[in-house]
Amino acid sequence: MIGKPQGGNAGGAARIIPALDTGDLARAEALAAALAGRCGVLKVGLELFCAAGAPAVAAIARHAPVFLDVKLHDIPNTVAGALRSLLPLRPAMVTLHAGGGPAMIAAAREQAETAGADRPLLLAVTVLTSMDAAALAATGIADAPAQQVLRLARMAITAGADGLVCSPHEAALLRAELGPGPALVVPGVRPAGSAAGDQARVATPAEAVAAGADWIVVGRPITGAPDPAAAAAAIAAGLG
Ligand SMILES: O=c1ccn([C@@H]2O[C@H](COP(=O)(O)O)[C@@H](O)[C@H]2O)c(=O)[nH]1
Repeated sequence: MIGKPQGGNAGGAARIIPALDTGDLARAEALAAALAGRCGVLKVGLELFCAAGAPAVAAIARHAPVFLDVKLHDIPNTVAGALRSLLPLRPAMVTLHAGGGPAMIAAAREQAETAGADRPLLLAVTVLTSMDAAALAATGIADAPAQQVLRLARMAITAGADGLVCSPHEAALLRAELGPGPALVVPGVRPAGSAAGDQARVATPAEAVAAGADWIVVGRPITGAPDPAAAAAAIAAGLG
């Protein structure tokens, strides 16, 4: 399993996970080549995976370990089967929605264990970082996002998840409540001056790491920059 980045100057780049959100595999490969060495992990998300599938994971893995952010969410048997299909791609991390419940997460963990010591980290997505309190209320959850994140996080870790995807706003709470063990992977990260876009619960890279993030996920502020490698390097320098 991939280990958490350690502190110190080398820790800055290792904590960064650029999101290669494009449906164009050639563009994703060019970004991966430019960003390898300036990040710890590269994220293949739904846009790239739906467009290019397994070959995209293999191509990006030539540059850095892959975070396969497919957010699995189905009945336990189906999620276990999906994971069985994904394990030969040897992703370093795979996401599943905590809202799928404990039986789904336990089935995923059991399947992941079949890959042995090289298995991926299973990360449970709590409340999407694009959702504010009003969006959460529209799904029937009247609690504040932080309360719902904590509720889902406790359940997911107990059921077998290795870590959590949360916003920077909940990272400190999760660290305080769950301790240093669970991996915290944090999107909704915006360098000062960057547009939030559709993200609702955001903070800067340094704020996210200070709050307890092990890794930060940064997409458009890097991939939309005139020089993505320089943008990633600037974020890393701010974490050093
Ligand atoms: O709650 C979540 C879970 C996953 N994501 C993913 O992270 C990146 C963020 O991209 P930006 O361009 O930096 O907004 C994207 O791939 C999402 O699918 C998330 O944002 N929030």
